[in-house]
Amino acid sequence: MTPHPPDTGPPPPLLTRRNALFLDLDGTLLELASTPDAVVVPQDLSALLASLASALGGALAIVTGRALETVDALLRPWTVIGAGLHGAEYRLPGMRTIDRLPLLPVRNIVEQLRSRFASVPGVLVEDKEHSVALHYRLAPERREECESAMLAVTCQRTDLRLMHGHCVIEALPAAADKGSAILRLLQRAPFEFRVPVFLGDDVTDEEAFPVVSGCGGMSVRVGASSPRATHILSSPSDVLRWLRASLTALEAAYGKASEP
Ligand SMILES: O=P(O)(O)OC[C@H]1O[C@H](O[C@H]2O[C@H](CO)[C@@H](O)[C@H](O)[C@H]2O)[C@H](O)[C@@H](O)[C@@H]1O
Repeated sequence: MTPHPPDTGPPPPLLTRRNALFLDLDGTLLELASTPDAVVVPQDLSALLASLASALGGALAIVTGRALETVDALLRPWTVIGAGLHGAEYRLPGMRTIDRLPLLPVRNIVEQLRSRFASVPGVLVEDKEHSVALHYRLAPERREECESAMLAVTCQRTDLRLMHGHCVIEALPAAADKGSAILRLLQRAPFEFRVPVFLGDDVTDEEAFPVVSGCGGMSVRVGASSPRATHILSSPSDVLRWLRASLTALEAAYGKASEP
């Protein structure tokens, strides 16, 4: 599929049973909020994802920068399948446990950043145990300061890489990226042999778009347009509308599925 120039990408067609669906969380399924803990989860989201997963024969995964345990808590009672920490951890289909890339110590970085920004209102250090995010959404004027501080505390760490996101700079395992995470999931049932569809809104998602397009799939940028994406949806509300419409179409075509 040919990527479209900015602002001209079409909305994606509705899902079919040939698709494997990969969804980013923040900014894609959830509206961005002032802090990571302040997100509001739509009331029907957990049930919608569970029904869609069933309709797709289980081929639905969340691919997120959050830790999977955090996503479980947000999307309860649905138990998430997919990749967390930008691909540093996985819960594979049929498993309850979470597999992680070799553990990288980030406590020292967390402590240095907390001490550096202790008296700076609006800057927040998110400790994700295997990665660290430094948020400045509530103090956008601190962006450069945050970037320099993160660079200073990670410059010796070749096992980590820095990633800029929405009002955040993150240090994450160098080996983790969402494109590889999607490829890994695509090698396993029930994802294998399906056409991938990935929805995301951020820099880390941009990395995965060419991977998905390269597999003949659809890459859907949420919010701002992207020359790397094949399709566009304008907001998380639009995403939810599209997911609900896809579920209705799947159930009309194939009947209501039982749990995968
Ligand atoms: O890959 P994602 O699911 O999009 O996760 C990316 C990061 O999302 C979270 O931060 C972002 O959302 C917050 C809540 O809306 C917002 O306050 C923040 O400014 C955004 O950057 C999360 O806290 C990070 O750990 C994720 O990596």
